[in-house]
Amino acid sequence: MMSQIAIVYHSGYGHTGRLAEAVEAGVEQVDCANALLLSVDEAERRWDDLIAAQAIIFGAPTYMGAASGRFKMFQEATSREVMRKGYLWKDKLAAGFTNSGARSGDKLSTLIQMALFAAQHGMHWVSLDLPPANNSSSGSENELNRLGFWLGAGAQSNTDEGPDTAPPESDLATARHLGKRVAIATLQFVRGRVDQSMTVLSDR
Ligand SMILES: Cc1cc2nc3c(=O)[nH]c(=O)nc-3n(C[C@H](O)[C@H](O)[C@H](O)COP(=O)(O)O)c2cc1C
Repeated sequence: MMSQIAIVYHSGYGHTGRLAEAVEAGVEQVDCANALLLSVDEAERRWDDLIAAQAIIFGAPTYMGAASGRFKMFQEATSREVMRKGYLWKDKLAAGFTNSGARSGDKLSTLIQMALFAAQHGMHWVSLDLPPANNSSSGSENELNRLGFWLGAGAQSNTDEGPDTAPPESDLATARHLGKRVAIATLQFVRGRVDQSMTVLSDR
């Protein structure tokens, strides 16, 4: 049984796009998982493909302490295209990643915004299961989850570097890890749903 995992992202200058490709590569590491990588422009022309996917991973740069305006436009379009048409993303899995110029850069705000968005759609949010790294005297910038996020994958791109060299490999590896984790969790959900014998015995 195959599962389809969409990755919907915005990237103004290409840095978050590198992360989106890394998430895609992580998904593709898992047998029976297909990745569908869509910029927000493409995603807004492919609502049916998003409705058919079992999971959607959201990605946006942090601009002014929140998801970029273009990504927010995509989020708002889902009110008309997904919610009002019948809560069509309910029970899909969801996760998120973001990237900014500063090491903090108020990225948590963007991940919280994405998790709330997923909750509004009745989706199941998948966290990042990596311990926070780079937080001891023996730590380094080369470690997975070097920026210490739990809610999703956070990356940092030096503002004087192009997407060919930023974000660094540790952040790309963290993004690959997230993609792989979501793919595994999605397969567990999809296969679990095959067993329809679960019965709610009581509402109390
Ligand atoms: C309008 C604007 C607002 C930004 N706001 C923030 C911010 O709040 N925090 C931060 O750390 N970096 C901020 N940055 C830097 C970007 O997050 C950073 O350059 C990022 O790598 C851009 O990703 P992209 O190439 O995918 O667009 C901002 C950049 C722009 C253009």
